[in-house]
Order: sequence, then structure tokens, then C-alpha cells
Amino acid sequence: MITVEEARALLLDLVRPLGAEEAPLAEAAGRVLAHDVAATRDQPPFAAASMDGYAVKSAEVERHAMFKVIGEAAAGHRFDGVLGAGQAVRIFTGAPVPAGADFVVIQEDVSRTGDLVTITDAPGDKPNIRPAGVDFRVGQTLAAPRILRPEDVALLASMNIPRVPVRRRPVVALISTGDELVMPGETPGPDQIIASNTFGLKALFEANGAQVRVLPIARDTRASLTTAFDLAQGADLVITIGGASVGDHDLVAHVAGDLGMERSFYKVRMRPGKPLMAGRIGDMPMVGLPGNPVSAMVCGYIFILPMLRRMLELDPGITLCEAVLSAPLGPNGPREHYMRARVDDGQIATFGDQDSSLLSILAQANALLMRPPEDPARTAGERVRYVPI
Ligand SMILES: Nc1nc2c(c(=O)[nH]1)N[C@H]1C(S)=C(S)[C@@H](COP(=O)(O)OP(=O)(O)OC[C@H]3O[C@@H](n4cnc5c(N)ncnc54)[C@H](O)[C@@H]3O)O[C@H]1N2
Ligand code: MOO
Repeated sequence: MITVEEARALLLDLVRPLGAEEAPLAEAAGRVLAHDVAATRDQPPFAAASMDGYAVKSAEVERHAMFKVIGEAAAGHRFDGVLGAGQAVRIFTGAPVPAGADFVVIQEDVSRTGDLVTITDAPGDKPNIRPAGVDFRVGQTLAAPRILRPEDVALLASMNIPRVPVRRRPVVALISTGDELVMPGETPGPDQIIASNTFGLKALFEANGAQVRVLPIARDTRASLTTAFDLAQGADLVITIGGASVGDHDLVAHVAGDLGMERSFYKVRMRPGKPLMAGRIGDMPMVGLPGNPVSAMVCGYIFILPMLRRMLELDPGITLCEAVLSAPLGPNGPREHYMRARVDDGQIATFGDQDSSLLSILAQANALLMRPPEDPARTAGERVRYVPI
């Protein structure tokens, strides 16, 4: 059986970068910026008032100084004249500062009678003006690659980039297999359960940049699985869930074989997730995930997310963090073990029951504590490594 590291390398070999396309700005959040984007304008494009008040000459600013108000500048409506000595322009936040002015006295520091304003309070040294281009200048870039956050989208909007170059999202076709499964909302028969993996994996992959096509559940017959594979045509990656083990009804390997799958590997020295299989059917990379719900999700984090990142041209590496064990751990066996755990304030504790069917435990976990094969017993206080989830 191969190691987790070897399996990940083989899986990464199955996929390649998908290239770029344009997305409307309003749909760019969460996408991967494909190349650097340059601002098409200065922001602000003019020196702008940062407070409501009166625009004046700084050389004339002192307590008790008096000015004649000769006009108004509001956001979107500049004052067209030029400010002379002893003059002020009523100004509002965001308005262009009139020519001749270089200071805004805030309105709290003046009293006004008719056309005359008098500075009544010490106005301080701050001119209350944002210089032109203080935020960014024409040509300033937002650097790729990056996953666009809401903050980046706001910046792109301000740079006047209505269409954003982004990496194409990997299309993942998900096939759940098994006679025992029905979709959430349906009425299960007495021997049936609800397909949960499909939805957990869909959420995980979509949160990491993929577009997921959930295909109809394949029943435990060759014909049904073959139909499901047919429906997956055109996807960048097809993933089956379940039917990967050695039981009489575990048909994925047989059907994939009939369809000409070129196998990359089967079985990984890990826990959970041992009966993982991968290969290529024609041009389409295929991964067969084990059916146990926790196994499928753990394989999603450890193997599928790196594949998605490779397709999105992001670093496919797994980030391992460190925390201090809050309770001792017994020795590990021969398989790399990803234990459901909770990290709080730098302390990590594993859950008592690590059975790979327990979604209620997985939902409480925020970490997968990684135990190397044959890791010796560990005492409380030792540092261990984990994958945040
Ligand atoms: N004799 C052996 N038996 C098993 C071995 C083994 O090495 N020798 N491996 C065990 C391990 S480890 C795993 S993991 C499972 C994986 O089996 P399959 O991939 O064939 O999965 P299934 O048998 O189809 O299902 C396992 C379990 O998970 C439930 N399941 C499946 N799909 C879904 C889904 N979409 N949503 C929710 N639950 C699902 C299914 O009902 C079963 O309870 O094999 C062990 N056996
Ligand atoms: O891989 Mo099985 O996933 O150990 O439960």
C-alpha cells in the first residue's frame, strides 16, 4: 500500500491547470484572480474633503479668523471658481476641494452668520483633505494569484474593473453509490439511510473554488453505475463515493475497469480512507472515495482539495499547524491516522470514538490530528501537528 504523500503526488499528476476566463465583478468573490489587474484610474481622482465644513487657505486658519462663504462643493458637484484671500467654500465629505483651498475647517469648529463664518475652536493641524491618488494610482496592481475576498472585490470595483480575469472553476461530478441511499427530504425505506457525503463534499469543494454537479445516486448494479459515469462526461474530475471496498456489491472498480480506467493506485496506508482509488477514464481523472462518511470527508480535505488547487494553479500543499496535546495518546498503528480533534487556545484534544461513520463527532471537530505511521505514544504537553478543518 502506498503512503499518503505518494497518493497525493499521484493524484496531482492526474490533473492540470484549467486556464483563465472572465467573470463579471459581481460574481468574482471566491474566484481565483488569474493575473495581475491594474487600476484604470486614480482614487480619489481629485483632492477630496474628508469632513463636512469649510474649505479655506491653511495660511489663514487661526482661531477667530473670519471668512466670506462664496459657494458650495458637494460630493459629485465641484465648486468651479477659485478661492481668494479671506474666502471660504461650504464643503461636504467626498467633494473635490476647490482650487485655491488646502484646508477644511470642520463645521463643529466654526459659527456661521449669513455669508460669514468665524473659526471659534482650535482647528488643529489636520487639513481634512484626502490627496488625489492617496488610495491608489492608475496602473497600481492587485497581484495574482489570490482567492478574491469581499475586500478585493471592493478594490476591483473602485479600480473600475467590471470584468475580472479568473481561473476557470474545476467542474466536479459527484456520484454517490449504493442501494441503501436516498436523497435528503425523501422517505427512506426500512433499510435505507440518507446520502450525506454528497452534500458535505459538495459544500467542501464549492467552498474551495469548484463547481459541483451532483449526479443521481447510482444503484449497486453495473448498468446504473455505467449510466452515472456517462452523465459525468465533460467534468474535470469525476468522484464516486462508496462501493470502493472489497464487498460483493462494491462495483466501482469493476465498472471503471470496464470503461477503460487506467488505474493510478488503489488503497492508501491511512486511516480513515484506506480504500481510496484513482485513475483516468479517457481524459477524465477519476477518484473513488470510500463510502464511510468521515472517510469521504477526510479524503476530501487531504486529497481532493490539493487537486482542486492544482487545477486553480494555487499551491497544492497541505498546511499542517501545531498544537499542544491536552491528554496522552496511545501508539499509532501502521497507517497515517487523521484523528478528529478540537483545538482551543493552542491545546488539542482528540475525540474518544474515532469510528469513521460518526458525522456527529466530525461536526464538532475543527482539526484532524495527524499521526504518522507507527508514531509512539504521546504524553500531554507534547506538540503535535494537525490539519485545520
Ligand atoms: N472486509 C473488509 N471490509 C471493509 C474494508 C476492508 O478493508 N475489508 N474496509 C472498510 C473501510 S476502511 C471502509 S472506509 C469501507 C469503505 O467501503 P466502500 O467504499 O465500499 O463504501 P460502502 O460499503 O459503499 O459504504 C460504507 C458505509 O458508508 C455508507 N455510505 C456510502 N455512501 C454514502 C453516502 N453518500 N452518504 C452517506 N453514507 C454513505 C454506507 O451506507 C456504508 O454504511 O469499507 C470497510 N469494509
Ligand atoms: O478508511 Mo475506512 O475509511 O478506515 O473507515
